[in-house]
Amino acid sequence: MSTQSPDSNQPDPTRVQAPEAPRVPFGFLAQLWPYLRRYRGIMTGAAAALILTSLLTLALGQGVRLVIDQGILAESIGALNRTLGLVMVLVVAMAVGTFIRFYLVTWLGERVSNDLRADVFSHLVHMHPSYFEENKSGEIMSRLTTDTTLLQSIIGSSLSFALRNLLTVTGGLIMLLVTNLKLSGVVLLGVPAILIPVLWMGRRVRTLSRRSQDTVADVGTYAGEIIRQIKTVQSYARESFEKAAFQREVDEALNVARQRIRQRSILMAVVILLAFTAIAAMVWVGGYDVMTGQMTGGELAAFVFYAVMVAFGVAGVSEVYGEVQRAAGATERLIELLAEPSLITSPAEPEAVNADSPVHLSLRDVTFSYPSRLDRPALDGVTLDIRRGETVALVGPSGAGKSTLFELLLRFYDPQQGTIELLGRDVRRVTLDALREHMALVPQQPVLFSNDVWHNIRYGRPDAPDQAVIDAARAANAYDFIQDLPDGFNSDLGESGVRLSGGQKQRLVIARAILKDPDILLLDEATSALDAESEFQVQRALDKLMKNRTTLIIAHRLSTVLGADRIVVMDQGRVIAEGSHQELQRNSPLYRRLAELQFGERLETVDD
Ligand SMILES: Nc1ncnc2c1ncn2[C@@H]1O[C@H](COP(=O)(O)OP(=O)(O)OP(=O)(O)O)[C@@H](O)[C@H]1O
Repeated sequence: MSTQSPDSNQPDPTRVQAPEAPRVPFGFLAQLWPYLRRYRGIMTGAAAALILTSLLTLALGQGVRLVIDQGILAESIGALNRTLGLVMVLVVAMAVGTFIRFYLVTWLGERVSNDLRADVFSHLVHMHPSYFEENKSGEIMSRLTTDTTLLQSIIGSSLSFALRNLLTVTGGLIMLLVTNLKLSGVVLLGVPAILIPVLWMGRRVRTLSRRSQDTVADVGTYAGEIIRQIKTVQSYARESFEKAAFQREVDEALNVARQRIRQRSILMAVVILLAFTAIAAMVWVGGYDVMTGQMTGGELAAFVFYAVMVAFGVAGVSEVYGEVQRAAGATERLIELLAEPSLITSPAEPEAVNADSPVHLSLRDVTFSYPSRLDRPALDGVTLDIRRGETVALVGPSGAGKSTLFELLLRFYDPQQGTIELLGRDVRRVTLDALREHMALVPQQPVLFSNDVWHNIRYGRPDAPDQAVIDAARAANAYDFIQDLPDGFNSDLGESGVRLSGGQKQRLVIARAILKDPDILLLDEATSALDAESEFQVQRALDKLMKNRTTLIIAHRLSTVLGADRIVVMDQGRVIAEGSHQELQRNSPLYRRLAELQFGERLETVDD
């Protein structure tokens, strides 16, 4: 057996993610203190009930002594009634105390974990989007659900269980010393013999617990992705492959879990073995003393009562010790996540935009690389002015940086160099809400939430009256198909709008933008093949949406570039040409090639 103390300062290689890990088992409570502090009243009540019930448990030992010495051994029925009556009073008081303690502590656990969950979520919704590229969503979800649930169970039960046991162990030890000094020696030899291996093994359980939680999160991430992409999996007939791959993930999780369970089982067996061996030794010494008249039967009974209490108390602490360690891990991870700052925030002293500025949007020498690909700029020295009311079409080969431009205008990322201005003001100097208030993005892939039509159209303007939503739906040519849905505007669209066709989804998203009524429209034209009728409907909806707005449109159709005031040609993150269709046809070889490839034969018929 190693004698290494669990509190030693040796580095633990499994804890690289949490450099400031608490070294004491209950240290995580300090990190949780801001959350616990709010419920000081409840904690005081719970602590009072906890102390009361522990004291009553200790008093029960004296009750047992009286019942045996004054009642049973004295063969007095009257004394037996009296002493047992006293024991019953103690038991009733204990029941009441237990009710109060359990109620308050469980409620505290629920409140604290809910507060944490809400805080983590509010922190996450403000995080810069690249945070979610660097961190797997399954892992983040696991923090939000598994870790907070773990804390709920720890604060709501295990912690109070551990505290109660610590109190009864301490009180029990004092009572042992008071009752019989010599016998206490036997017990005091036993306690460290139990504690040292328990603490040592608890440390190994903790390490395995952390790994176990990580592997479970991996399993969740894997399953989540496959379920989201189920149609692709099935269309390529990859079910068997995915099943086997998932099985490997599950096996790995199981393997780590098995090691953890084995360690914990050994831990519990060792505790029981050591504890009862110590009790047997004590009963032997005590029995000898009773026989030789050095102590009464009642004293021995009380002594055994306290010793068993101490033994079970120690066992109880060891049982939840691993769990408390897991809670420490969960707390670290949550606190870590909450401490992660968002890289995109509103300025402390925001400035107002210049509403009269003729230039609506302007990019000055903007260079930007995605955090995961710093070596290769997605935008490279882009300078572009977009005047109020202008429609600008962006064209360029795939990967040219067109969508990236949109992401920067919406300030999902900040450029490494150069500035982006909205109405003459650097976007970093206006609040995020004010900036995004001006814009609506209609992405190539329409995004819908699993809720009803009302909710989805209202998303950009939650306070819009019903009539405004209906008008927006009409303007987006969506009204008729919405009316045909089973519950009209109240119809639930299913997750991500699975119950709608591509063209229908697009028109709902256009209705959302119409209702928001932004002065700048960022439009990523759909390339997905819509049938002629759908395309016509979507196009008509878009025409209405673009009217009287500044529009930046990633163009995939000839009609769009022809209808634009200006066409901007991009390639490899640079703006390489600007002008009208005719000018670019003459001056830009890339545009000519793109026009031929992308817009096909239709070009010749329309061009002349
Ligand atoms: N989240 C991301 N992380 C890292 N690199 C990215 C990310 N998004 C895009 N890129 C890279 O940035 C470059 C520009 O991509 P972008 O999506 O802006 O091109 P695009 O012109 O919109 O292309 P497409 O017409 O195919 O949508 C590409 O090389 C792409 O691989």
